[in-house]
Amino acid sequence: MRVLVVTAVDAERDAFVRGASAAGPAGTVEPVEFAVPGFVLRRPAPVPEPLVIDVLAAGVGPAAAAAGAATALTAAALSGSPYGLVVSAGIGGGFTGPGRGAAVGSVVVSDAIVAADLGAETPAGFVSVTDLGFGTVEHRPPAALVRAVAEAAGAQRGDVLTVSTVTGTAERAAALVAARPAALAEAMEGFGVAEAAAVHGVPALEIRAVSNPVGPRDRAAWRIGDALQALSGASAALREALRAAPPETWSTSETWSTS
Ligand SMILES: O=C(O)c1cccc(C(=O)CC[C@H]2O[C@@H](n3cnc4c(=O)[nH]cnc43)[C@H](O)[C@@H]2O)c1
Repeated sequence: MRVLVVTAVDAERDAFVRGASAAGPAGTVEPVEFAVPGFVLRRPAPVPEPLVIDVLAAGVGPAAAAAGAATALTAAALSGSPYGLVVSAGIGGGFTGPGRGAAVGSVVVSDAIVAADLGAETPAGFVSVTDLGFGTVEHRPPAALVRAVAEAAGAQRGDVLTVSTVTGTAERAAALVAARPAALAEAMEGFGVAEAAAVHGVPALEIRAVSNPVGPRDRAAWRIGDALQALSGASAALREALRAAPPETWSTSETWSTS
């Protein structure tokens, strides 16, 4: 199986490649690099067939993520070796509060990848593009895959929100949770990656290692090093999970969908 992993920045890509390399038979052998138009991908080497994982740092935000993912997906499809899974991976903010707690340094795997701010403000409040009648705001990964990755990574499962603006107040955090009560993490790329995957008919998953709490802006509270270490662990866990739960075990009644 061939897996495309899309991160925002190089540090996330490198953390993911480190984890994938450590979990493979080759230990810490240098990754192979190869180019697609506009981007360079890294593949932990040597390739332990039949599982191939390519990692791409596409930039920050949903548009950059969609552009990178779509380019890599198209290049692979045209070469006759299409990807069977796309993963949006990186650091993110964790929602905490009564009944929920995505602590800094922990990992969240997406039950749903949600565009949290794609819609319109109206006098009656926010209306999503789905409710406006054009487009989708949610992609759901295969449930069996989500369970397998979360179990292997020791991660929580929940909705991962994609936002174009990092949440910076308690009021905005509360509004997001009110709209999506299953929200556990937010980041800026997942929905873009999932949209590109959907165009290619490929399932998408999001994995976020929590670097900061979602809420009032406090840069001193960021723990990027801890989150990148957790991301490496999640990368190794993805490998394990895909060996334990290959695509043929992703039940047809639970396959990925959009709504
Ligand atoms: O300046 C700030 O206060 C601030 C707070 C959190 C994150 C940022 C970023 O610019 C990070 C963008 C980058 O990292 C991911 N990320 C990490 N934490 C969050 C978050 O709480 N909300 C949204 N995105 C986050 C994101 O996916 C980007 O790739 C700045």
